[in-house]
Amino acid sequence: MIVTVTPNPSIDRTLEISALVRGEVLRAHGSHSQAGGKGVNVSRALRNHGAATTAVLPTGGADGDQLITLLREHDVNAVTVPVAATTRSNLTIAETDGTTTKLNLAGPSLTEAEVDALIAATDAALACRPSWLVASGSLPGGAPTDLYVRIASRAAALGVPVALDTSGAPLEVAALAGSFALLKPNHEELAELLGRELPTVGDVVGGAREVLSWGNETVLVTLGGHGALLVDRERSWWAGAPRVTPRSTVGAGDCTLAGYLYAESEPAERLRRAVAWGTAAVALPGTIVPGPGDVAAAAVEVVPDPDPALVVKEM
Ligand SMILES: Nc1ncnc2c1ncn2[C@@H]1O[C@H](COP(=O)(O)OP(=O)(O)OP(=O)(O)O)[C@@H](O)[C@H]1O
Ligand SMILES: O=P(O)(O)OC[C@@]1(O)O[C@H](CO)[C@@H](O)[C@@H]1O
Repeated sequence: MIVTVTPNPSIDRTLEISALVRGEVLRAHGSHSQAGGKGVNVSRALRNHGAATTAVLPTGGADGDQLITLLREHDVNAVTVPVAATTRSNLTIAETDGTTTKLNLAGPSLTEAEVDALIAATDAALACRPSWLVASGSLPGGAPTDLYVRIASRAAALGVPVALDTSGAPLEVAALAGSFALLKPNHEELAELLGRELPTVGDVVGGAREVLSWGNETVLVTLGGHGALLVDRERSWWAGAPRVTPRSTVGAGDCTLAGYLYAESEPAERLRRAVAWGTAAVALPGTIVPGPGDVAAAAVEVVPDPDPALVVKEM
């Protein structure tokens, strides 16, 4: 069982258009709505692969009700915490050439009591001692910047490892607290956290080791179309898949994380599965997550201890 907590979920609304032209009236040739938010996507990908998972999230207003309906349609077991303000909708513009433009709202502000109720719901889900707790996404207004640190310390008391995927100040506060079994920044998020560019494999591995030196155990850095790097204290691995034409990159990082956590395996095999799930996600429209029929793990190349001189954007 894997529990996910998404403090700022969304309905992900996707419009498919030929090409984005500012200032014009454009006709969409497709539209989709899915339950979104990073932890929600992790639960959806796990569920699609038959894994037991529970998603914990706040929902409010009519859009919150629609999010609950969508989760039911996705067959995801969810614990929803009612809040007064309305759940956000995030918009994706997906162009035919694979370019994805995302417009994310800040989302509703939670009251102190609602934040406490979210923590209590997460505690209740942790009582079944899941194999992982996934804490993911931005924080809503009203939530303290160290919310993920507080949740992680409660998980630690029960011996549950925590995987974290967030950005900006919540990532900085959590990474420095050093209590995470896994951090999943993308390339830009890791660079922002460290305050420097990370153009080469050596730079990324060195940066990830700095994050490990703060007390965290493993870092999985996703590199967009350039694969992913897995770094622990002793070793590193790079993995990449043959090129695909992206339809929507939204949620690819979440599917990568889900693939990594899905089953206990050697690090290289976990990374292979992670990249296979992430690559499968980009070939699907909107925030549609892959199932077993979409994933080609055998096509993924895994390189142990990759050459530090390699330039990430050339991989
Ligand atoms: N353009 C692409 N072509 C092929 N694979 C891609 C592409 N973009 C992403 N991927 C795959 O998806 C994984 C995750 O991508 P990325 O680094 O963009 O994550 P992310 O920024 O966390 O995504 P999100 O926040 O939308 O979930 C990559 O490691 C890679 O395997
Ligand atoms: O605004 P946040 O919380 O950083 O990200 C939210 C979001 O962009 O992340 C998911 C993709 O990873 C989407 O389902 C969702 O819309």
